[in-house]
Amino acid sequence: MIPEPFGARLRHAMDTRGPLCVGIDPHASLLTAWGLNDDVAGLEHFTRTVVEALADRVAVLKPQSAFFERFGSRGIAVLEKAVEEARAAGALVLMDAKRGDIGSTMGAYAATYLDKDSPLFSDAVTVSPYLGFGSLRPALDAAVLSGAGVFVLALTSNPEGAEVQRATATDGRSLAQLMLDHMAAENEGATPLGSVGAVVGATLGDAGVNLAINGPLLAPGIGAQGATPADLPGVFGDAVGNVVPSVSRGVLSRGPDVAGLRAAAERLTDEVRAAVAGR
Ligand SMILES: O=c1ccn([C@@H]2O[C@H](COP(=O)(O)O)[C@@H](O)[C@H]2O)c(=O)[nH]1
Repeated sequence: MIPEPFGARLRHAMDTRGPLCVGIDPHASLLTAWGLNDDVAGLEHFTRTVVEALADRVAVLKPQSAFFERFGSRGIAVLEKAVEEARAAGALVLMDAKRGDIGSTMGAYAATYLDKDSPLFSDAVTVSPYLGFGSLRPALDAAVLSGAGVFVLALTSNPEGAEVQRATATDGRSLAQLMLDHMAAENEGATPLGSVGAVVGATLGDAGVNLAINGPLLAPGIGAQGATPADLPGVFGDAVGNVVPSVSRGVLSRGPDVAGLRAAAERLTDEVRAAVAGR
């Protein structure tokens, strides 16, 4: 059976739950602030609390793989369980792993995150195209087969990204625009939304690129990095309806109280909806 494409599943989730993505980033400082030890038991408690609080209400949960990997195989086991439980509760899981390598190795990453039989199978994964967009082909193909999505870094939220991403390619386009144009080609003809998304920081001011990729636009940078929902129309212009704003510390710092986590996510969802409607 052909699986329902990620883009269609995401559009439905955004329309019914609101567009917010909440990141699961178990920083050592957050574990401490929650009264937990910076160990696997603390990681497990933190992650379970976030999933229980939010997986039945936000469109997307985005575990940041690095914070689980730092605990080795026991951290990965916590991550696997979180992915399974979040998906069972109805959230789409976007694994923030930012993988990128030569095509043959990319195939192994695709098998890890985009093969339905993998214990880390996720609804979507973040990848880096800066080894060349074509190096992502194994992930793009695997995602089609499993009904998953791929979010490709375009313009990241950190100020250092510009020296690479705004650099000029051989044909005169910026590297970011070149990558965005590749994404648009992958998504051509998809309805209601393609399954290849772009990562574009909410911190950028005017993005200054053509964001008409017919795919979702993941916008990290709200909260701890200084952007607000009110910034979204200025950054994304006409494409703002396809934006999935992503917040980690801005929500997680309201824990460990489940009601606090839920209230923070709800408030941000309302603010995003108001910003999108008011443009
Ligand atoms: O351009 C990017 C791409 C990814 N991220 C990731 O998003 C979260 C942001 O966390 P906050 O606590 O909301 O700042 C984190 O996992 C980053 O690795 C990003 O910030 N910018």
